[in-house]
Amino acid sequence: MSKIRVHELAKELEVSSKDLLAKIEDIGINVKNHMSTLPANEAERIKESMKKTENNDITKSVKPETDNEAIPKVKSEPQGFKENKGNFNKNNKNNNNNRNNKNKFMGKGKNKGKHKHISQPKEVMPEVKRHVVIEESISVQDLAHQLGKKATEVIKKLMVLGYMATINQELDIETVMIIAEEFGATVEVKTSKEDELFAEIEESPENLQNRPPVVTIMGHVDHGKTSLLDKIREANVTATEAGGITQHIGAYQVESNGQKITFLDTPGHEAFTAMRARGAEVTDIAILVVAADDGVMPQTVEAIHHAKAAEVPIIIAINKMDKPDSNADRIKQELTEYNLISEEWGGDTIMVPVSALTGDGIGTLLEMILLVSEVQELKANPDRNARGIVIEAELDKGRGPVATLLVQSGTMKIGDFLVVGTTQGRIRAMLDYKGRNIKTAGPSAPVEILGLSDVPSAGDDFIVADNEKLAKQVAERRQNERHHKEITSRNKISLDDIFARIKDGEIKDLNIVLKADVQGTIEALKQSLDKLSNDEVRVNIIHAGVGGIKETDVMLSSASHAIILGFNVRPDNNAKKVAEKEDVDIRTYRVIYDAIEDVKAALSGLLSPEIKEVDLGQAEVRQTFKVPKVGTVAGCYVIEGKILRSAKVRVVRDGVVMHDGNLDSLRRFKEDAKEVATGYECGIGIERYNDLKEGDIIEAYTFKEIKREL
Ligand SMILES: Nc1nc2c(ncn2[C@@H]2O[C@H](COP(=O)(O)OP(=O)(O)OP(=O)(O)O)[C@@H](O)[C@H]2O)c(=O)[nH]1
Repeated sequence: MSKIRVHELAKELEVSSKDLLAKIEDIGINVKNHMSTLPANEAERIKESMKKTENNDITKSVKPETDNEAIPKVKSEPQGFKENKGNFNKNNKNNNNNRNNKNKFMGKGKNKGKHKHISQPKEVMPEVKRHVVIEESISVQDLAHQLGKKATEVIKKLMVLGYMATINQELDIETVMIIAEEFGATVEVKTSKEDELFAEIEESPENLQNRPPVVTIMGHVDHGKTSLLDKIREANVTATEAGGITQHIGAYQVESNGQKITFLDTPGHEAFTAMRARGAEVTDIAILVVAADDGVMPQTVEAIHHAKAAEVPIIIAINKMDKPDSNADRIKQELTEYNLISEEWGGDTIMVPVSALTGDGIGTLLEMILLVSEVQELKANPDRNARGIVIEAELDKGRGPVATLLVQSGTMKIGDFLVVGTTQGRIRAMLDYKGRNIKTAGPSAPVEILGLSDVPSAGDDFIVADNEKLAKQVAERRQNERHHKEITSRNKISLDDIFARIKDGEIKDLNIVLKADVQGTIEALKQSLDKLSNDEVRVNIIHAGVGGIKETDVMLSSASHAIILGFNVRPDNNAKKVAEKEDVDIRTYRVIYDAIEDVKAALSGLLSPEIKEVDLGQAEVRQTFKVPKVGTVAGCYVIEGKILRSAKVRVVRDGVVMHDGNLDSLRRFKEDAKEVATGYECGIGIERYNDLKEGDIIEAYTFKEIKREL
């Protein structure tokens, strides 16, 4: 037996949900309401316990009808089990037609809800129990029909409960439960069509076929990502197409040895991680381009960490091998530091020397991609409704919403109804990456489609629905859900609530992105943080790098549910904005000890009241002056918020904190000022700091104590 909802179990045991809930509470099992699910073992425990209770006392007592479970004010009589359904049916065998009797007991007028069937003697319960089947909602009319009542009766009942409804109004499950109980009917909640639609189907192996791998190219600036993508595409354009075809959409397919490979055409780990942050896992293999004349650079390292965080296999393309100063061995050597050991050196990372200029090595690279995809056993069932991910989407003036989709399984056809993210539509036209009209698209195929009612977002999932009604229904429900999620999002991790979430068993890893001004700090921190892992939680540093906190760090944290620890570095404005939007916790420190203590305390639930920094404003240094006896004074322009004379200030250069201290002077036109607001110029002097330079950012901040809630 799998999970069961409380109300389903109540039905099975023929007790009211309310009684069952009380019972469950007695037993000490924690459930919220009648819609809560119970694992099989707990359901069994409850059943056992119910049996015992039944034998012990309930059967001895006269069984009064239960009160309505969902209207607390109604009850005053003792509660107990409902009529046994078996007997009940027996009593009613030849008595299918006496609704009137029932009505008598339901009462009329004002007190209708109150004294319903409480004093109803067993022998005269003449009703066939109605059974209402509902998905996620049902209209008043349909409910009345299922209850064998007039819609007006249902509406009246709703009114008594303080709910004004029209005949076509959709009622939710909770309301239906109440009404059904009022009419003495049972309710069965069927899985919604959406749940069915999105349920992961266990594919039996015989339905699965190999599918092309989906590849993303990453690497440091100028190492040749775009050139490589271009060369690969070029090499695969047949003679007849050459010159005549320009690529159409953000992904393309090539063939090598008769097998297809799909390349996503937005290179870089930024796009890759942005997708992941939205929950979309599209890439099967990451190609990491490293220029042989340049070596492993900061973004190479970022790309490695981004790919590893996503658990995507990496193939190294050592590019620019045509250059005279290229040195593949040096690159291999450098990569060992990141645990990427070339196969020739006894490791398991495939490294292919290539030239995006001459095309040398590209054939081998494609072969290696196919090899890795074979090992990964990438398979999908092409014979089912298509599902996949939005790669990109836009509003085209002439054509309306246009979306590039990657089919991940199934086969998509012209005319299919689709749910895409929170929008929907019907495929009017479908184009392949060369802009040719096609009728079907199978697993791993990138396609452009027309016919959606709105523009979805990159990273949204899509699925083909059987009909328009379902597609619309599901899209609408998802819209509501997304809205709700945005309000109550608790997806992301923060040091503040980590303890509670570990205890709840929600998380087992504390993922950390570490940024610092120098490599030495990173090493020291890594070692200390590693030691904080315990049986319940593992401290996992998924990325560490030198430099200010950037948007990519925030996106990686968002995608990997990580927090960011910064040492002597600050988030730039973009990173701050994204962090706020994505709800990523950024903690910055000046002292290693403080950070370790914070993480330690957070993991043990002992984080003390947080002294939270509050940003006040930022000024940019436009000019500096040496003033005799005073020191360096900066002519500044306030770019955000305001600078207060009383504020603490921090001097930030390229994301790195150069100094942290107090203001010495704040002036407007030679006059001392208490504060200077955005858009104004001012002169700033900083206590015991004379190294101000043009372009520095002076951040003004203050402290505020925030009580923690654990
Ligand atoms: N000699 C040589 N030059 C190359 C090769 N691959 C790329 N280049 C050159 O390197 C420069 C950068 O190449 P891109 O393909 O733009 O590099 P990228 O990684 O896409 O750069 P961004 O988009 O800025 O991140 C260009 O001038 C290319 O012509 C190669 O294999 N050999």
